[in-house]
Amino acid sequence: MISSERMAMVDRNAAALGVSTKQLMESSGNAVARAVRERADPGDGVLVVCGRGNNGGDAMVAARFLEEFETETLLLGRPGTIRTEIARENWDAIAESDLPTRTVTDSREFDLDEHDPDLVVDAMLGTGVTGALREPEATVARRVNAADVPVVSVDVPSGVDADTGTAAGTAVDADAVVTFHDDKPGLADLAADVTVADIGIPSAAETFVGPGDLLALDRDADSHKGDNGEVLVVGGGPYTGAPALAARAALRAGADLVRVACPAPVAREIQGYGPDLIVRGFDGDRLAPRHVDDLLDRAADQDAVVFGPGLGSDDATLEAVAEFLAGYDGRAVVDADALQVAPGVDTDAELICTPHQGELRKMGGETAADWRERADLVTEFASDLGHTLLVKGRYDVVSDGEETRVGRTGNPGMTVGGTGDVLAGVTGALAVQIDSTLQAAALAAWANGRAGDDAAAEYGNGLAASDLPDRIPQALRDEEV
Ligand SMILES: NC(=O)C1=CN([C@@H]2O[C@H](COP(=O)(O)OP(=O)(O)OC[C@H]3O[C@@H](n4cnc5c(N)ncnc54)[C@H](O)[C@@H]3O)[C@@H](O)[C@H]2O)[C@@H](O)CC1
Ligand SMILES: [K+]
Repeated sequence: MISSERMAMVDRNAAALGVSTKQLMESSGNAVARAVRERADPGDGVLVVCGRGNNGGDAMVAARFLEEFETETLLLGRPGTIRTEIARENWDAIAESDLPTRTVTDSREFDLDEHDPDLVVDAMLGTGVTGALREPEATVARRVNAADVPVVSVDVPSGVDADTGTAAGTAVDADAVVTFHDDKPGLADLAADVTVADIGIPSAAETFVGPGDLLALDRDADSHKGDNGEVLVVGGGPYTGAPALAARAALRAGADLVRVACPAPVAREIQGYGPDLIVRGFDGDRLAPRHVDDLLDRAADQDAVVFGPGLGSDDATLEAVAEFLAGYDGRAVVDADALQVAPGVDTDAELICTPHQGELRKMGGETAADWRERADLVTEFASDLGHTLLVKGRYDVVSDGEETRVGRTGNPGMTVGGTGDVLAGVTGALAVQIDSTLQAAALAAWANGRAGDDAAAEYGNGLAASDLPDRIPQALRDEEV
């Protein structure tokens, strides 16, 4: 089962792997033609009704494979208004090939009796539908539904929301649906015969995080209306660079405000790393249980907390971390020494734990040299924990226990100290902008590695963690870094 948002990400990731959307469209159209052949005899009349998006494009490809039928391809709208380049190229190909085509800009021009087809291919709208079908699509859908003719819908019956199965108005009443790559939640309750066609998307497009995963940020940026949230970094004491790196990285990954809570004696030093940070100290030189109530109050106003950078592993500190997590019910990234207490804590919080392999073992998890085996072990352990795990390595493995993704950006120069603190900060910032903790952690791992690759291009193995934060904005864009 795949949502239309995830499908769009996978499509983009496939293109980045070298399998273009136009190639996928060719496979889709071929699959549609196969479904038609199963339901019609050579010489039968086939009417292919295309919209102006890529759903229509799929059916324009199908038309090329259906020359043994009396196939006529109908475009709803003028060719000049076709919305995507690949759909336009496929329209031009059938028009140039002298295959029968017709354009309909007004529903009054659509007379099904005149065509009298034995089968209709419905490719007016696919996953791009928003709201109720407009004209001429709505009238065409009603006339097709009223006629006694079998309908094969491309991807999803036009007008139906592929994620919910609901229609905001009229929708095509399909006999069969040929959907692509994976089943869609909205097709489950349809009366139609649903076929899932393999269109050659490599599994790597789903497993490996890629530029398509950036679409998770687009959508959420809209839904939160520019409010990209506030992050609290709890860290510092024995170390001061770590919380500063995490905080700066969180800012660069798009958090609106980043606060740092640290022991008072190091507060000035941490503030010295950056004027953009809001640093507030608590008494003493280590985090301890007496600070927990105050921290919980502060954390309640935040969208996410990043716990761990530079805190150290004092017994009192670890006890404080455990008490904090037990009382917290928001989102938290848990890193560094704080990780070892996470498995034992009963918490309502949604945790993203970011261990390297040594820290994973300390948490009670297992690891393996082969990344595929490691992915299985991490998935199982995440499921046991009930939290999201981001296990760092040459291949970063991210799992929420159900879904698992792998990030393969990054380079050996990143074994330098502090890159993990940067990753924790980026993860915190993305965890407030993206609903799914799995998606947030996966994108964070990918972007952090990409920033590292960009830094390595300049500094080679001499890269430093402080080279990374300012490279995060570029790493979060769908362009070469
Ligand atoms: N994502 C993928 O991996 C692939 C997608 N493919 C096809 O691409 C389709 C999605 O293509 P598009 O994103 O171009 O979208 P559609 O072709 O579904 O819709 C295109 C346009 O229709 C218009 N529209 C939206 N709601 C409308 C309404 N209520 N009434 C009238 N017009 C409306 C919009 O302007 C929208 O851009 C999929 O359903 C599938 O058929 C395939 O080509 C293969 C690969
Ligand atoms: K359709």
